[in-house]
Amino acid sequence: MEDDTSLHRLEGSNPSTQVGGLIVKKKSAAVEQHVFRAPTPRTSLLGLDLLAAQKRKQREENDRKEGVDDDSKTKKSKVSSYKDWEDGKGDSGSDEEEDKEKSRADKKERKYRMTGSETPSNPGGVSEEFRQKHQQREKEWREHGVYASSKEEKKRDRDRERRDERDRSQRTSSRGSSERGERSQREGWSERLSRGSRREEPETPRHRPRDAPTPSRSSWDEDDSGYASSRRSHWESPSPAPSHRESDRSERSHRSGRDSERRDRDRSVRSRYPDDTPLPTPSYKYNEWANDRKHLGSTPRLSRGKGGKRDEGEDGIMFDTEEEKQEWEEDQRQADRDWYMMDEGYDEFHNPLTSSSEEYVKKREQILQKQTQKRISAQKRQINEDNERWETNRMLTSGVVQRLEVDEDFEEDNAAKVHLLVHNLVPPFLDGRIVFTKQPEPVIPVKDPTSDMAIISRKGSQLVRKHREQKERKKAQHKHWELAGTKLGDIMGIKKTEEDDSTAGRPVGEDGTVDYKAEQKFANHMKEKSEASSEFAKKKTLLEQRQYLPIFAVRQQLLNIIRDNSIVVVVGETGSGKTTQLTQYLHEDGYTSYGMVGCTQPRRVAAMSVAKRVSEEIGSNLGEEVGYAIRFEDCTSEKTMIKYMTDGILLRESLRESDLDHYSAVIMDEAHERSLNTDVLFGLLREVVSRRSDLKLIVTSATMDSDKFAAFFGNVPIFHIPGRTFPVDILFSKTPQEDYVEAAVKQALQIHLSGMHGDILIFMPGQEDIEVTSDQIVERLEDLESAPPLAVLPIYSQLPSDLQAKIFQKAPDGVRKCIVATNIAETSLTVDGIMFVIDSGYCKLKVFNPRIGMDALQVYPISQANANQRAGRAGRTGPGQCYRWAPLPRTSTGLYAQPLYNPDLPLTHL
Ligand SMILES: Nc1ncnc2c1ncn2[C@@H]1O[C@H](COP(=O)(O)OP(=O)(O)OP(=O)(O)O)[C@@H](O)[C@H]1O
Repeated sequence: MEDDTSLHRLEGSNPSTQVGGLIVKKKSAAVEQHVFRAPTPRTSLLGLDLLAAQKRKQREENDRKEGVDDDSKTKKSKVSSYKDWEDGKGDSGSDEEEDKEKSRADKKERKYRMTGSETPSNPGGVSEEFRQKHQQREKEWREHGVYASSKEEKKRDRDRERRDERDRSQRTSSRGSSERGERSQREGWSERLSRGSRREEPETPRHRPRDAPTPSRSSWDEDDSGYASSRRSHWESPSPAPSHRESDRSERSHRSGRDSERRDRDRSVRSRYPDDTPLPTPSYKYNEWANDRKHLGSTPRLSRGKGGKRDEGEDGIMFDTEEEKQEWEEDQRQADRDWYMMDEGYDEFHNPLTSSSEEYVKKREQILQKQTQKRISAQKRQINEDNERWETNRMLTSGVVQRLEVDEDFEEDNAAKVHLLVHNLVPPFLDGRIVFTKQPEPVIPVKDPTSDMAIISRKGSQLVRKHREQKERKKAQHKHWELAGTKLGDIMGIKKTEEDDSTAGRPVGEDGTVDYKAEQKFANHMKEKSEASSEFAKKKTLLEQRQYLPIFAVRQQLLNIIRDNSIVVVVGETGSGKTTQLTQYLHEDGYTSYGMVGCTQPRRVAAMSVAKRVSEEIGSNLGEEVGYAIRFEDCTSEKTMIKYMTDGILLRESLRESDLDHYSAVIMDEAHERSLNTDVLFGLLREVVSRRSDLKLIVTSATMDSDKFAAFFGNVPIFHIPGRTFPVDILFSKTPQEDYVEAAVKQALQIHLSGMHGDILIFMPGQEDIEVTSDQIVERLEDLESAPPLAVLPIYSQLPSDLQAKIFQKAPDGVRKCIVATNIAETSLTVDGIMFVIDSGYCKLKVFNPRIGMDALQVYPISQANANQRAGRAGRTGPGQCYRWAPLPRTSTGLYAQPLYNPDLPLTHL
């Protein structure tokens, strides 16, 4: 601590007496002025510094001497270079005197590049002295007939040079170092090796029998000896290393400064590295022994040999014969081709790996495989397998792939698999859906639903309701008091009476079952000839009756217009003879000679009755020339020329015969009723007429509806039948009747009791109304004393045919017929003797009710057309009267709100 001068001690602190205390450092060295000091010289462990100092001293002395000798010599650069260092190092060798002389020569004739030096661009050459000697020797050989190639000569020269060098090295006393001895030994050893290998080599294809070495042989030797080294130099030597041969050769060539430098450098390097293996450069190989230039990286070109040969040959190469020259040129071309093809890739001739044996290749591959396998550890391999398994599981689970294993048995799978494509088509009514119409409310076929008649039609008849209640009460009382079958009846011994057999009296078929169709047949009940009841029918013959009709006056005109047109609309008043006379006119005009004349009727009763009437007029039996076809009954034969039928029957026949080939003319009677079948037939027949020009279509309609039909069929002509047979007086009540049944009963009794001649026809909406009306008329007549007899005849569609046929039978004398009918007797029906028509003004229409999803019959007010048709049932065989419960037509109040018939099409659920 005391010696430390950098510490500043506080005053009063004595280090000898005190231990510790505050210590203040003096000012740092950075604050003080810095003084540069010369670095202490480091001594070399190997004593190189001493050697360098000695060298430096020597050089200075030499410079001093040279400076004295030659002042004009340029001063050497103070900056020491690598060359200087080399020179210095070279000077430090044992042959100082020789180096001095060489360096002096360098100074005198300094050349950086000699023309004869070998570089990649310059093949180099030999000295001028050697070349002269060589030329002289070759000249002598040629004169003595001895051949030697330039290459062989070169080789000899080289061998000679080597021997000379060995001798020289042996002679040189200053060079007695062990390094030189080793080097000479190595050279000799390599030479012996070279000679030995030459002796053991097989002969090349170009080997010649004579002992003289051939160029090919020499080149073989050179090439073989330098092949491996060339490959090594290619891949391992980044820069061409100098070879000792070159240095040796350059030693014999002109002693330039550069060669001396190179030689010194080589010598020093060789002294360090005992390996004396020649390291060829590309240029060296190329110039000296490179026949196989494809292994070289040097630029290929024709060797022009040494400089001395350039004078003798064009290319500097001497050839014995022309064949050799060509062979040599071919080799050169092949070498050039190989060189240029070098970048094209390897083939079987230019593959460097072809020389390697298969065993070596396999071993090498095994080693590489082991190396690659070793890189993946067992843990890593297991992780890879787990990942692959997880990916497979994910792919299978997600459905991206179905399976990973490929089944190779494709043919068996294809044979066993059958693909079935099934269309699961379920109709709407089977798949649970309920499809209703888009119209929630039923169609009301009334123009004004708030009219009086519309309201009354909804209320119904009070008399009918009362009658119904009484009837049910009586039936219940009868059942209540019926003791048969009860315990009390059994005690009292009352036996149950046998119920009337409903099938009793009904026809039984061949199989023992009841033939219900027999009830519906009119033929048996209409066989009897109708008796005339009216004065018109009694006094006139049938022919006169026909001629009395209004249609008879326009007969020829009608036939003409029918002949000229395929479709004709005929309009006429009721009773004018359209239904009964048109068919006969067509028959008489010859239309029935190539087909039947058909006539459709909206009702079965009308078809049957009209057919019977026409058959009587023609004078034949029903079902022969004139027949009819209705549901459950076909009263036609092969002779039938005039056929009456319902529209449903014709529609059915049109399905069987689309062109209606059996018909020559078709009359659609009462087309204005617009039943469902009639509307469908309109479309069908229009198509049939367009296909058949010989078919005549006649449509009869009410007056007000004719224009629509004519337009529908294409503006066909409308033929009007003027006049009517007998007048009909239409009588209206002053006030609307609340109960149309009660009013009809009263009116019928009034007519009957008034004593006027003629039968009565009452139109009621339905069966119940008809029954109540009939019952009320009978009851009330029974209550009256000495009342004239009255035959009440109901008729409706469900009534048996025999009962229906009774309306056409003549009532006994003095008995008035009172027919109570629905609208089935509204059209085309002629009951002889009907003079009074009582129209209730209501009818039942079948209207689709979407609430219940089906059709239902409801009471509605009739239209004007219905009323006209009903009124037309009177006045056929004499003047008539029609009673209506409403005053004059008041469309505003709803009476006869519908000008025409209500078409069934919009009211029906199709
Ligand atoms: N069964 C019959 N008994 C007596 N005369 C009849 C009979 N059938 C028809 N007639 C007479 O033939 C005439 C024509 O009747 P038809 O049925 O052809 O007339 P229509 O023009 O068809 O009337 P609608 O349009 O009402 O059917 C009747 O007016 C009547 O005089």
